[in-house]
Amino acid sequence: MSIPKTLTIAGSDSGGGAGIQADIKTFQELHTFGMSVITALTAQNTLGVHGVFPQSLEAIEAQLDAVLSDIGTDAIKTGMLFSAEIITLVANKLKEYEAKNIVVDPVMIAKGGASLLQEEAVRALIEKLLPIATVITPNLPEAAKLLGRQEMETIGEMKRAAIDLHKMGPKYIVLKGGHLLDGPAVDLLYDGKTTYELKTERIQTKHTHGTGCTFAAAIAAELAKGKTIKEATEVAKSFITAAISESLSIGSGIGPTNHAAFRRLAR
Ligand SMILES: Nc1ncnc2c1ncn2[C@@H]1O[C@H](COP(=O)(O)OP(=O)(O)O)[C@@H](O)[C@H]1O
Ligand SMILES: Cc1ncc(COP(=O)(O)O)c(N)n1
Repeated sequence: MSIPKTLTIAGSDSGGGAGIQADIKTFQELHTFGMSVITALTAQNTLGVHGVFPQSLEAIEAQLDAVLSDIGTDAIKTGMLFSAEIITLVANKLKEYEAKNIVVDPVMIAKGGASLLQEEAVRALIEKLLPIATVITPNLPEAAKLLGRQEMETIGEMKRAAIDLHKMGPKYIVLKGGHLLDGPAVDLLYDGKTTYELKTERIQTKHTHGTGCTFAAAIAAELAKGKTIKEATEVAKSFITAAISESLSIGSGIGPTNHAAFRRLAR
């Protein structure tokens, strides 16, 4: 039996809510075969990031070669990449193996405030990874950082930002509006011509650990199945909305979302 293959290149979250763990759970729920390349270990729980341990370039390269030379992928999601050296290595390998359907979640700062990307690595992200990305999925602070401007606060500002991000090379932009102060949870999809709004009610919960990771992994899973970017982002939005609406009160801080919630909707 053949199955769409998905790969996450990201950091491990020992607490299970974000990073590699969120991605693999999402890949599985969306009926794809999930694989991983771990760029860094984090000692993390719902209270925050207690340690970051980047893996050696040798270890990351060996994982990439092992997966890509034998199994291959139908879609790739990148998350926490931590340093300019890791970004350069990943970008070079994706080019070498002619990887398709590359979803870049430009992870920079964890919800608790810890840095998951070194300041000087932003340039490498812009120069090496954005030009080969099929789609990037920044949140509002990440989009502001990539554009070198102040954080956007309105849908109009988000639309202008999506157009400017598109000029930096990705084929599609999905700009996430989870950080807007109030109103519905609106994300924008921009394909270079048209802007589409993905809109749901804002769910009142503090348990949103890993929402960005889960959303991007869901887009990758749907692209792996051959869905269009519009179809993929619509499924991803339903998936993350279900996961947040049944979010889990696990630990004493910001809890994770429920990756199994979408399964009941899809029945
Ligand atoms: N309280 C919420 N209610 C409904 N959807 C939300 C909520 N918070 C975030 N989302 C959605 O979750 C996804 C991740 O968004 P966001 O929080 O902006 O990303 P990140 O986790 O990268 O900071 C987006 O689709 C966003 O609209
Ligand atoms: C290893 C790792 N990767 C990414 C995030 C971002 O999480 P979020 O999706 O909540 O912004 C995280 N907290 N840890």
